[in-house]
Amino acid sequence: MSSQVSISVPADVPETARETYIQNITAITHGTGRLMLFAGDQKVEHLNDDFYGEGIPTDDADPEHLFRVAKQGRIGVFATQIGLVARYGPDYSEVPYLVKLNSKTHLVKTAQKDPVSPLLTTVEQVVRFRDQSGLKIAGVGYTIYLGSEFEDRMLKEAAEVVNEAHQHGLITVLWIYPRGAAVKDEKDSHLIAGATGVAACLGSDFVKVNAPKKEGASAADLLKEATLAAGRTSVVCAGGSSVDEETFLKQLYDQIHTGGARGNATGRNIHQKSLDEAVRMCNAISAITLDDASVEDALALLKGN
Ligand SMILES: O=P(O)(O)OC[C@H]1O[C@](O)(COP(=O)(O)O)[C@@H](O)[C@@H]1O
Repeated sequence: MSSQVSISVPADVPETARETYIQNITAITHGTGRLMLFAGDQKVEHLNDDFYGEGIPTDDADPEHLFRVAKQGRIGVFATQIGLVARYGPDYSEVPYLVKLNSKTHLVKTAQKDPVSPLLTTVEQVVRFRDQSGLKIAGVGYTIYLGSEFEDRMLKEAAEVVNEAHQHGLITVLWIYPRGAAVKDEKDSHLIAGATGVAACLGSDFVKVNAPKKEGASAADLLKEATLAAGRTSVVCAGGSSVDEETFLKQLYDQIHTGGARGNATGRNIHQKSLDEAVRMCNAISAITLDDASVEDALALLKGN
């Protein structure tokens, strides 16, 4: 088991919400400070491309697959839009949820228009939903496209989201992707470090970025600048498109142990599998993230040992 960490509550969490904040962060990190975020917001972000087609098991075509995986697999928190949580959550009430507050589709390409993703759901609506439904809503998420000509709008909304969420003891994850005509290389390590620094300035608990990439360089080494820049904001990396399991687990191990990531945020590499395989993949990812397991031990879990 990775060691239990002491929790430092940020000063924008009022006294009345401290206990809730502590309970939420403890629940979604299993007390380790590391996050295993199961990302299921792609039904808006990528429409049906990630859920139906060649090489994708039919299990994934039904939105309930995401909930079955989140319930049966070992995760920290399941991130998706509020409508799906409202529809399926009552049958999956043991799952901890993080409500993704903004989302956009991929139909309008960056070459046509810089990306913008305004709020679809407010923190106030999430708090009301949490209190009415009794579901385990532990946090909220918001995406910023840094460098977009619309970044001012997203930065402002994100800042308000973090402050408002903390007022209610909710944990925040900012997805920050440099993107738009002004951005030459979305995966440039210095730019990704800029993005994690922005998340720190906005006061977020976690920031989710794409792992930096450079020809001939170690991806985990490149990540160090971003985790340093984030300081007390914990960095997790997006999983990306599906790759073979061993490659994925090695990459995650290195992100944590070399790059300084405090967890992962994985979507397609989990849900683009049959239920049984997706559950075992969750358990393997969680073993590395939460238990400090080796890649070999995680692979054993994946094989069902
Ligand atoms: O592990 P995955 O499938 O990359 O999911 C991680 C995240 O990437 C996204 O799909 C968006 O990615 P892009 O905007 O780069 O296409 C998010 O919506 C999702 O939370």
